[in-house]
Amino acid sequence: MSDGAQTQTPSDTELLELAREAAAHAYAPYSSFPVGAALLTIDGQVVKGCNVENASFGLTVCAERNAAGRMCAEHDPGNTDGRGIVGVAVVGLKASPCFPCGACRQVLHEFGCQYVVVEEDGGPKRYGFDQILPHGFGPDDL
Ligand SMILES: O=c1ccn([C@H]2C[C@H](O)[C@@H](CO)O2)c(=O)[nH]1
Repeated sequence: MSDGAQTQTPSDTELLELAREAAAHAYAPYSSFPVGAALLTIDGQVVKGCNVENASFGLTVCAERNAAGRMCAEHDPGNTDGRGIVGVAVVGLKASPCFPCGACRQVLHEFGCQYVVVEEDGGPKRYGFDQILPHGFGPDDL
C-alpha cells in the first residue's frame, strides 16, 4: 500500500489499524517485540514505520523514529516551522497500550506532534503531548 494515498483523514481507529499493519513488517529478532507506528502529517498523509533491530543492540531504531525519518524523505517535514506531524498511532503486537519511548517522544515533538493514539481496552485512546512530554524542549525553545 502506498502510505500517502489517503483521500480522507483517517479516524483514530483507522490510524491504529495502519500502525498494526506496519508492525507486521517489524524486524525484531532480538526482542520479539514488533511495533508499528502511523504518523498523520500536516498535509493529511499517513506515513508508517516499524522497529528495525540490529545485532549491535544499541543501533535498534524504534517504529516511531523510522516513520519520522520516512516522513522527512517523502513528505513535508514542516521545513519552515517544524510542524510536519499532527499525531501518531502506535501499536505493539505484544503489549497494549504501547507508548513511544522517551527518545521517540522527543523526535515526534520536534515535528509538532500533538497527540499519540494507543490501543487501550480494545479501542483507541488519545493522549496529548502535554501529558506524555510535559515541558518538552523543542524548536520553539531555541
Ligand atoms: O514505542 C516503542 C517501544 C519500543 N519499540 C521497539 C524498540 C525495540 O526494537 C523493541 C523492544 O524495546 O521495541 C518501538 O519501536 N517503539
